[in-house]
Amino acid sequence: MSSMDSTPTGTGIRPANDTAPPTALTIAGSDSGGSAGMHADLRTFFSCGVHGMTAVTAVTVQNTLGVSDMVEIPPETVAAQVESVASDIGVHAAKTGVLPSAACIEAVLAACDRQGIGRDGRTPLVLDPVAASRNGEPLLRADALAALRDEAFPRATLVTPNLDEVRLLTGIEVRDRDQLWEAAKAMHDFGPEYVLIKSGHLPEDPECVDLLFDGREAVTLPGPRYSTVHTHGAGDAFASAITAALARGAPMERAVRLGKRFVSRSVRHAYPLGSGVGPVSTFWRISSRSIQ
Ligand SMILES: Nc1ncnc2c1ncn2[C@@H]1O[C@H](COP(=O)(O)OP(=O)(O)O)[C@@H](O)[C@H]1O
Ligand SMILES: Cc1ncc(COP(=O)(O)OP(=O)(O)O)c(N)n1
Repeated sequence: MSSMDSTPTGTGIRPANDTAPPTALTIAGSDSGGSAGMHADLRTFFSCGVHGMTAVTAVTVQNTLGVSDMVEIPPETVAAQVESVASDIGVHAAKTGVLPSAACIEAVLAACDRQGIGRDGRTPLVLDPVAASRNGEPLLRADALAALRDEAFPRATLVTPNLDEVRLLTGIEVRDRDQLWEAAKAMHDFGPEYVLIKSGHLPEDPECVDLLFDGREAVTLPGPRYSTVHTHGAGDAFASAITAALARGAPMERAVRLGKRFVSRSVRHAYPLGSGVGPVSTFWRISSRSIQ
């Protein structure tokens, strides 16, 4: 798929010296339980050798049983975080997680535009359209979904919906692998450069085969399906591993393949925590090594 090699590499401001790693920014919510959101993103960036930075959008009260409350950060503070790190440190690739309101989305997009992050800038923007927790607790206001679709999607280099988000945004109910293509085409019509449809929510399928689509060609991303309930943070780990690979200069197809390998291993090494759903292990690369 030659057209998939056209992904811009983020430039931002170059690191101050040759020893500085590439940088990646997550614009996302916090998870007090440490499994999902910006916590998963930062661990993934670290595991992938990238300096991680944050623009916090919301604070969730969350544990392995679910989300019981959420406080939104004022949109202007979210935008100020983006501008602060981008103008000083530089961003080689960025990703979004929870963007709780239309006002937040508008402020983030304006800040990204000013900093050259997103579709027409040179820095790739990965948009994970997080709409709800796994238990269905909403992570955005009613007005945010339309703003995501109409304003944010056209500015994204890549969008990474799961099948619940596909249904919310397109009305398409994906029941098996053969329908991923139809979903990808419908999502691509909203304007992003690339679409990645995640297939974790097809429990009857013996494999987890995701689909990358650039508007013309599709690439399937095969992977094993592990028998575990502990998949909290899988979507965040996948999107942030892709973002880290983009920050390191990988073209899109390669970045998504690296991300898929990373998330598959993370699910394989997932661990139980609390009395609910445990996290995927975003630090599987280092967890077997001694710190002594
Ligand atoms: N049980 C599993 N075994 C292996 N990979 C999985 C499993 N569940 C999800 N994945 C993978 O994790 C990534 C996130 O998928 P998904 O669960 O659909 O998204 P989200 O976490 O956003 O709901 C995808 O690459 C998916 O294929
Ligand atoms: C703060 C915060 N951000 C994102 C999520 C959703 O996590 P994700 O990995 O996309 O999906 P699930 O693990 O919830 O299926 C969250 N819960 N909290």
